[in-house]
Amino acid sequence: MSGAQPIDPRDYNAQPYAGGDPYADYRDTDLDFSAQVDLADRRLGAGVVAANDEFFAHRENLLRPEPAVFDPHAFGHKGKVMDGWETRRRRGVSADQPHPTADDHDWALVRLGLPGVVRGLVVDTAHFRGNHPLQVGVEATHLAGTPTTEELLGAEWTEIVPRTHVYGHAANGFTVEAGRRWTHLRLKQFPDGGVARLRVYGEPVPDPDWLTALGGFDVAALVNGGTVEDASDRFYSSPGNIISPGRSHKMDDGWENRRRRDDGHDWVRFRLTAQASVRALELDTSYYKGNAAGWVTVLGRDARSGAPDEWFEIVGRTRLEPDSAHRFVLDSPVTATHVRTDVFPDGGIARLNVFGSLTETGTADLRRRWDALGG
Ligand SMILES: NC(=O)NC(NC(N)=O)C(=O)[O-]
Repeated sequence: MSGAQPIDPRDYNAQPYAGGDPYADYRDTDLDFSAQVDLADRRLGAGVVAANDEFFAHRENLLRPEPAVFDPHAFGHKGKVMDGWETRRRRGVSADQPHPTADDHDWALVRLGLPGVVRGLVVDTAHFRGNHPLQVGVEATHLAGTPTTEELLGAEWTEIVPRTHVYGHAANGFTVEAGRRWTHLRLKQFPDGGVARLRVYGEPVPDPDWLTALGGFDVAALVNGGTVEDASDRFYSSPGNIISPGRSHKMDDGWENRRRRDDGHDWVRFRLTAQASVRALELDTSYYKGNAAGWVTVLGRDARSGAPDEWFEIVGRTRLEPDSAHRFVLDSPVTATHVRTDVFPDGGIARLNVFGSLTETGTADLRRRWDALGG
């Protein structure tokens, strides 16, 4: 015999729930996407636009930020209450053909919060045991503006995850090779079933036309293509929160590091949208009261200059107040592609905004990237 071994779908089954912690037998993924942004984060504006069926459980659950929950006693008028997107059981066309065909499937259309390059996906079937899909596949498209469901259904779709068997009650992780920018995904489940959560990891690619029209904006913001390149600590919460939309509403909405027990200091390094002329910054310690950063220094670097590795001071070491916003108007604009916040000795930062406008070089770089990643 040659070729691949035939796949036995029973290998992908999860055992029935046996009581106790429902996550005790959950199968996690080995793939690590923690350095990437979830482009399907509802807080960035993502949404599940439509689905062909959601009989047992609503499509919107797919993008809930928290892990899916399971209450073995919760039943509603339609059946078991499930925290995910769950369709009804598919049937064949007649008594002679009671089974669905090989290509029968259900679908959900997902709008990404930002256009971006997708590097990986997690199709999480948490708590779907015996009613998870046999296989899933994912397609992507790029459409300008705000397309209707009909326009999406008529769009040209590119397969980014080929049809693959998935485990029940598991985080099914996939790496994605297609290095293009997308605005929408189509999640397909064959032939039917339930998916608890969909996470879409990648890099935002902001629209240069929009940012050029805005002129001045927050050049560190995630929604404008700012990124966290690295951080000294990710113990309590993600440094990516610092450049997330809106104000922080609780401690874990910001970046909190652990208590430092040496002579060093904590830091976060950001890449701006592109080279920018920076005029003002706001640094907010909201919800950090007994654990706000003590002092901060803000540094800049211009990777497009003759001294691409040289860090220079934008804001000298400044005492920070707990639970407060701090504004810094620069004496004269500085040109930077990167910003670093050094906090002494440790402590939380809720948000950083870096206000400025793209330079000519920055605008050209951004447009080149947009064009290179196709549409
Ligand atoms: N026990 C179930 O979950 N059954 C059914 N699903 C729901 N949600 O009731 C099914 O057919 O998959």
